[in-house]
Amino acid sequence: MIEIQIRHQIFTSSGNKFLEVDERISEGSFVHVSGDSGIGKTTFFKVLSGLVVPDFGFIKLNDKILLDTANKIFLPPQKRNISLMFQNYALFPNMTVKQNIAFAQTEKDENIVDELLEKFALKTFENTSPSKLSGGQQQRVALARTLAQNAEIVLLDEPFSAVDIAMRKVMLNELLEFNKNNNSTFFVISHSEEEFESFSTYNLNII
Ligand SMILES: Nc1ncnc2c1ncn2[C@@H]1O[C@H](COP(=O)(O)OP(=O)(O)OP(=O)(O)O)[C@@H](O)[C@H]1O
Repeated sequence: MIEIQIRHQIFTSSGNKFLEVDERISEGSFVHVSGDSGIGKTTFFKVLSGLVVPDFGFIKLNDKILLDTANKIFLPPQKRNISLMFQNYALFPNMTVKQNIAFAQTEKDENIVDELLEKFALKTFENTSPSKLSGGQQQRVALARTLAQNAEIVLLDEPFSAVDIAMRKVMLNELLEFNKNNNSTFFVISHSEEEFESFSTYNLNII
C-alpha cells in the first residue's frame, strides 16, 4: 500500500494555491494522473521523488516511511527507489544512448539494456549521442532509461507527447507489461484521457 498525504503551497501565474493530495493506492497499480495545466502535477511528482519538500507531507510505501514532515523524516531521492521521467527528458549529452539507459541501473544488467533498446527501436542509435536524435527518439531513450532502473515506483510525466501513434502503442504495451511483471506502481501524467481510461487501475485527478 502506498499512502500519500501532501499539502503544499504553489505559486502560479494566477495566484497562490494549495496542491493537496490524500490517497491510498495499492502496490502494482497503474495510476493515471490528470488535472488542469499548471495545477501542480509535475510538482506532485517532485514531492513523491524527493526533489521538493512540501509544507506538509506523509508518504509511506508499505512499511517504509519516505516522508513525514511532522516528525522531520525525509528520505533523499536516491534512497526512495522511485524513478522519474521528466517532461524534458534530461538525457546526458556526453553519453551515448546505451550509456544513458545503463546509467540509471543500480544493479548493472546489460541484457535489460539490450532488451529495452530492441523494444523501443533504439538499437541502431545505441552508440549515438542523444542530441543527434529527434524529439520522439529522445523520449523513447528517456522512457527506456526510466524503466531500466527497475524501481518500485515509476513516475512518467507525459511520456508519449512526442512519439507517433504507432510507437505510442508499442511503448504503452511495454509499460503495461512492465507494470504487471515487476509489480511496480506506475503514475502517469497524461492529458489523453481516452488513451488511459481502459487500462489504468486508479484515477488520481488533482484539483
Ligand atoms: N517547488 C515549488 N514550490 C511552489 N510552487 C512551485 C514549485 N515548483 C513549481 N511551482 C509552481 O507550481 C505551478 C504548477 O506547476 P506544475 O509544473 O507542477 O503544473 P502541471 O500541472 O504539471 O502543469 P502542466 O500540465 O502544464 O505541465 C507552477 O505555476 C509553478 O510555477
